[in-house]
Amino acid sequence: MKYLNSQEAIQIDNELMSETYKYTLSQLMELAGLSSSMAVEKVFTKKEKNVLILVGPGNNGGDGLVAARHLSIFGNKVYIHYPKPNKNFNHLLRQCESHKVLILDDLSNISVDFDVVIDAVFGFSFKGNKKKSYIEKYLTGILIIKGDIRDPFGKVIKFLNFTKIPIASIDIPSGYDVEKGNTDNLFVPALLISLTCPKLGVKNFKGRHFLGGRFIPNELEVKYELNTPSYHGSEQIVEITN
Ligand SMILES: NC(=O)C1=CN([C@@H]2O[C@H](COP(=O)(O)OP(=O)(O)OC[C@H]3O[C@@H](n4cnc5c(N)ncnc54)[C@H](OP(=O)(O)O)[C@@H]3O)[C@@H](O)[C@H]2O)[C@H](O)CC1
Ligand SMILES: [K+]
Repeated sequence: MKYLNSQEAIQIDNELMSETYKYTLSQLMELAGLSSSMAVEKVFTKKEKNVLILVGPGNNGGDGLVAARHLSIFGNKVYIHYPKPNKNFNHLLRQCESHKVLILDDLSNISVDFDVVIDAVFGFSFKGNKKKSYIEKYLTGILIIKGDIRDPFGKVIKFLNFTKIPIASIDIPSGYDVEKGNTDNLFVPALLISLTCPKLGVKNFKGRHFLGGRFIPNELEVKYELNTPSYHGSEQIVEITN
């Protein structure tokens, strides 16, 4: 199976939404979010889980809002922490609200006993500023969260780093270098849902790893030599066991 570099991930995304394949972003996001919610259900089998979803500012966040709706429909108690709402996803937020998803404004005093935290903060467009964090780390000697993570997400990534709650990351653990991986010794999720095809940054990932986003036309699979595992029957996810 191929592991994509960030350029390939962006290119495939663009081709899927081009005149050739004519997908809309909403369709891709819906299938990405559904796959993520199904993988969470498969791995965290407790009924009526308390689920916290950390939602970022881009399409990875959009996946998280879609997953929030599905997980709530599946019977879980779902909360989202959404510190920088994206106006393009107002419809997704409205759907969350109409499906009883609750908003958690502040991560610092959580009174709910969460069974899983879903990391939908950053995906393949994360850009860390390695130099800055290296210098800060050298001068202060304390762990500086990877890269120059612009607020309000610094404390969100810090929460992920220090929480004891099992984490499920959508597409790439947030804060990881998309190609070089966990260069700053960040959290390791219990579950990763790679969309379309895994990224180079998760080549050595050791937790439960599922592939989702069952929307790649065979031509594209051949063109990029993805060589992904086959989905079974009507399944929307397939476990990656390397
Ligand atoms: N075909 C597919 O696989 C699909 C994947 N999807 C999901 O889309 C994401 C990629 O989404 P994108 O919107 O390109 O970007 P991200 O969600 O990864 O990043 C969002 C924004 O985060 C900001 N950012 C980047 N680096 C930093 C940083 N160091 N500190 C703070 N913020 C940062 C940046 O926004 P700015 O406006 O601040 O520049 C990014 O735009 C992919 O991973 C999948 O999850 C789709 O669902 C569809 C199909
Ligand atoms: K993520």
